[in-house]
Amino acid sequence: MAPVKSRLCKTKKEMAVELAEYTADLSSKFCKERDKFTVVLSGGDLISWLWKLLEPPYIDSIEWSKWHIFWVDERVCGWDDADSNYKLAHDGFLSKVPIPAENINAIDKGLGAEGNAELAAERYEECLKDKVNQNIIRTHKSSGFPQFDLQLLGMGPDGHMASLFPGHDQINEKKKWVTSITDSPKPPPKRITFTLPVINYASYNVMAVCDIEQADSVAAALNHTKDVPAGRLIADVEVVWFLDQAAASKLHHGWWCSIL
Ligand SMILES: O=C(O)[C@H](O)[C@@H](O)[C@H](O)[C@H](O)COP(=O)(O)O
Repeated sequence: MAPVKSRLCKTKKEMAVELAEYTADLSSKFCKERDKFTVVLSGGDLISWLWKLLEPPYIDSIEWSKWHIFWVDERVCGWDDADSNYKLAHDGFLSKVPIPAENINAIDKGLGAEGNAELAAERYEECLKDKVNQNIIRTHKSSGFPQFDLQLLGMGPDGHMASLFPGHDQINEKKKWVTSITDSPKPPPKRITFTLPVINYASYNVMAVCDIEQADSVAAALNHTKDVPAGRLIADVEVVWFLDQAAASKLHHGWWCSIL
C-alpha cells in the first residue's frame, strides 16, 4: 500500500510554502515524463493555501500550459454563483496563471445553473472519459479507473472529503466515476463528487488541513479510531497530510513522533 505521510507546519504560511514546493516538484516530474500534469482541486480553504505558487520562483518556472485542471467535487450551481468551487478557484488561482482555457474542466455550465445534479455528474464522468480517450488522463492498469497525477484535497470537521459525507451512501459507490448528492449536510445541498475509487487511484493525494475544528477528525482518520471518509484516503504512490499544529493536536504520541 502507498505510504501515508504527514508534514506538520507551524503556520498556514509555512503550509503554503510546503504545498507549493511539493506541487511544483510533481509538476516538473510529470511534465518531463508525460508532457502534461493532471491536477484535481477541491473547494473550501484549499485554494487560499495555493498563493505561494503565484509568486517567484514558481509562477515563472512551472510549465502552466501543460496543466489540466479538474474538480474532485463541485456545488451544482452557475459558474458565477458565490457557492461555485470553479469560481473560487478561478478568482483565487486560475485567473492568475497561464493555463489554457481548454485545459480547465469545470462542471457543465448549463446543468450547473439548472441545478441538475444527477445529469451534471453523468456529464462530468463523460468529460473524464473524453480526456482518457485523448490520453490526457491516464487509467489505472487493472481497474480501468482514471488515475490523476495529483489531487489537492481538504477535509471538513466531520471528516468528509470531496462530497463524500459520513453516513451518506456516496462513499460506497464502486462503479461510477462521478456521483451526485442532493442532501449534503454542508451547504449547498446539491453537489457532484468523484467516487472513492477515483480519489484513491490517484498517483499522489495531498490532504491539507488547518485549525482546531478539524483536530478530532484528523485523529480519527489517521489513528483509525473512527470511520470517517477521509480515513479511507489512499493513493497509488503516496498520500501526504499537510497539517498545522492545531489540526494535528489530537493525534496520538506515536504519530507525533513520526512527523517531528
Ligand atoms: O465543496 C466543498 O465544500 C469542498 O470541495 C470540500 O470538499 C472541501 O474540500 C471540504 O469541505 C473541506 O473544506 P474546508 O477546507 O473549508 O474545511
